[in-house]
Amino acid sequence: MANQDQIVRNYEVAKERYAEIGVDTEEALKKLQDMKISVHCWQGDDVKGFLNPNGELTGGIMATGNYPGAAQTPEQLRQDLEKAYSLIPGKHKLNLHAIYLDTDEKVDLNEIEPKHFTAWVDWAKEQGLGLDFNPTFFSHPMYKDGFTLASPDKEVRDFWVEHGKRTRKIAEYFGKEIGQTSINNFWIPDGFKDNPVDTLAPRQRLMEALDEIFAEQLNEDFTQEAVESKLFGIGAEAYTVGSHEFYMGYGISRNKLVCLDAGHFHPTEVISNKLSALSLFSKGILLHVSRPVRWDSDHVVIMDDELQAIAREIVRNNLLERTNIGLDFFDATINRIAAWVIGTRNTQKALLRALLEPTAFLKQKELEGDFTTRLAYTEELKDFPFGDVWNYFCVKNNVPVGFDWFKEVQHYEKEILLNRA
Ligand SMILES: C[C@H](O)[C@H](O)[C@@H](O)C(=O)CO
Ligand SMILES: [Mn+2]
Repeated sequence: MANQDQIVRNYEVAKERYAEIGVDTEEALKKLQDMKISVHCWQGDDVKGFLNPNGELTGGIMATGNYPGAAQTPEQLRQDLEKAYSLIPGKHKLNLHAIYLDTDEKVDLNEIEPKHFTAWVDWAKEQGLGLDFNPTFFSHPMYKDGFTLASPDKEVRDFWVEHGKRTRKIAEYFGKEIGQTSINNFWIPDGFKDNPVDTLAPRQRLMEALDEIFAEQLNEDFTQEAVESKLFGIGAEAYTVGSHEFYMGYGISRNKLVCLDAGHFHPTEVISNKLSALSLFSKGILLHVSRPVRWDSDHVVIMDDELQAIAREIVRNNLLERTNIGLDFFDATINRIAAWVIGTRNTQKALLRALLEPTAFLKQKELEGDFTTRLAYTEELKDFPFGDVWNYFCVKNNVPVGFDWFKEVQHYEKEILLNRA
């Protein structure tokens, strides 16, 4: 068990060290406290959901592994999420997919209503969480030949248009009830395995279907939509209708948030490098913080270069107000609660590291052409005691420090997860 007095003493030393280079650690911690991370529900059950949990996961995404204890009911998922949130400092959001409805009624995706999500809202209120949402354009028989909203078949398109419209009403209901804007993120998997001849018509159909879904103006205090691009999926290797260029154009011209998923680009292409440019033109950004390993593999987020670069871009360019930070990974080979905790805490840690830079000073030196100072500072900063500031943040938020969170997960696994049928 970490020694709290020692943590406070270490923090005081770290605070002085940062003050010497003009960084106010208290100010950084205040900012970090207000940063909400949208934790994705689908890590808890390998993207199965409760509409048709025994059906196939389609849409070109894949969860591999068979770690015991996956949540099988909404109650179990909430129980697991509560455990995870209790190990993560601060108050955050939960990101729900439409297939995670909680109802005894037999309803399809084109029939869902706010009433099918009241249990989530009641629980979120009780836990002090915000709620984000996503239509589910996959794992359903109307995902036909790899197509939904861009399908040449009008019946297929109509089904999904209705689904999209209904999710907007549900997100609006979340926003009204909870008092925080609910981000409703549209990711559409449609694409071709092999080279298409007509690359334009599917995009035209997708554009028109989205316009139909978004035709009704909703109060943006309650809900805002985001659109998520992708380079390719399994079975859609040659062509994805909703490419990056498609959604850059769509999002900016339709006043929607543009969602950047870290795994949705060419293997050496990074989203950190896109944020400042996009911020000049888009109304706002949604991030899907993920970790692609050779493909869009959705590994748990670790403290790697790209995670730190994303955090630095947000902080240095003052994009916090206009950036919504969501997570998107699903690893079924490890304890799922540990996955949430590791990914979320790492994202927060990366943000803290970025907040502990003397940004104004560094920008000034750069402007003066003093690149030597810039390099010396950014390199020396790597050895500054940010871990002591992080540990103090955990203590202040009453969550375990260091390995202590992991002991709790191990205990929970033994007592709860391994006893699930
Ligand atoms: C389950 C999510 O909607 C999904 O991961 C999506 O956001 C995505 O990134 C698909 O590759
Ligand atoms: Mn994503």
